[in-house]
Amino acid sequence: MLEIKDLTHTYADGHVAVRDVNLTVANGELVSIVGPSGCGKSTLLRCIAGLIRPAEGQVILDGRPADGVPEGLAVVFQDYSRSLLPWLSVRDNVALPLKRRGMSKAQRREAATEALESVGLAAAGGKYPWQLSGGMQQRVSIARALAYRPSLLLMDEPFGSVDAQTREDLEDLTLQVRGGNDMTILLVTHDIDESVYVGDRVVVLGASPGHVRADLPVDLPGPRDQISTRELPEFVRLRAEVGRLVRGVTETTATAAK
Ligand SMILES: Nc1ncnc2c1ncn2[C@@H]1O[C@H](COP(=O)(O)OP(=O)(O)OP(=O)(O)O)[C@@H](O)[C@H]1O
Repeated sequence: MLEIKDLTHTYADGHVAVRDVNLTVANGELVSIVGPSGCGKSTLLRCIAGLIRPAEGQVILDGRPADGVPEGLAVVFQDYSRSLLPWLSVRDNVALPLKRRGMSKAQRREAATEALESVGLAAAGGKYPWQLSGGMQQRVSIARALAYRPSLLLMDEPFGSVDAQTREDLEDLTLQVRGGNDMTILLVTHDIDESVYVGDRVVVLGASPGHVRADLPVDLPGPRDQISTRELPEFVRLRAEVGRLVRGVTETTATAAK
């Protein structure tokens, strides 16, 4: 279980990016995080990833306070162009973090090949990242995270720079891989529909400073489907509710504005 307790982070210039964030995520849960630009989504992820030490509060993983980068963590960022090493082949990029797992060269190669297959890039292992399209590079980043078999996967706008079709494919891929592995996923997105489509819960952050504004369960049947799930009345209701919350409009003010 991931527990975030009373987390506050103030940057060196005195800017309070997030204040008193409390959040509990069960093992195997996929939680979408949405909120207006600058509300502290990335700051929160970076605190959980151990990349920045929060000014106050704690990140607790399976009952133990996290100190530094947690064991079993993988991260996928939006900027795939900077996340892959251009001088390594695609397969070697995917295999690289597995050295930390103490796997032999043959095991690393096999795991990388398998992960590339799962993202539909079995044939691209011998190529270099710069020989692939943006969407393909992002799939390589996801394959690298999956090969690592993380217990916690943090995704920061992972599909932000790919075309709409690839984005849907990657959303489905995320749902598919998390189904087969007991992986806890936190996914930051600007896309409200996406947050509802992939999430077991949607956490809406409010701004100035960042705080948890709402935590909504997503009660949609699985397996989810890009066409039929998005037509369900519950999907339509939730996306409207999340949309209002992100824009800072409450039910009461929305009604009053009519
Ligand atoms: N290194 C830094 N020093 C000072 N302030 C920072 C730093 N990094 C981020 N901030 C500020 O902290 C706030 C939260 O930033 P953060 O990147 O976490 O927000 P976000 O919700 O992820 O934004 P976006 O949706 O635009 O990516 C913003 O006001 C930002 O300007």
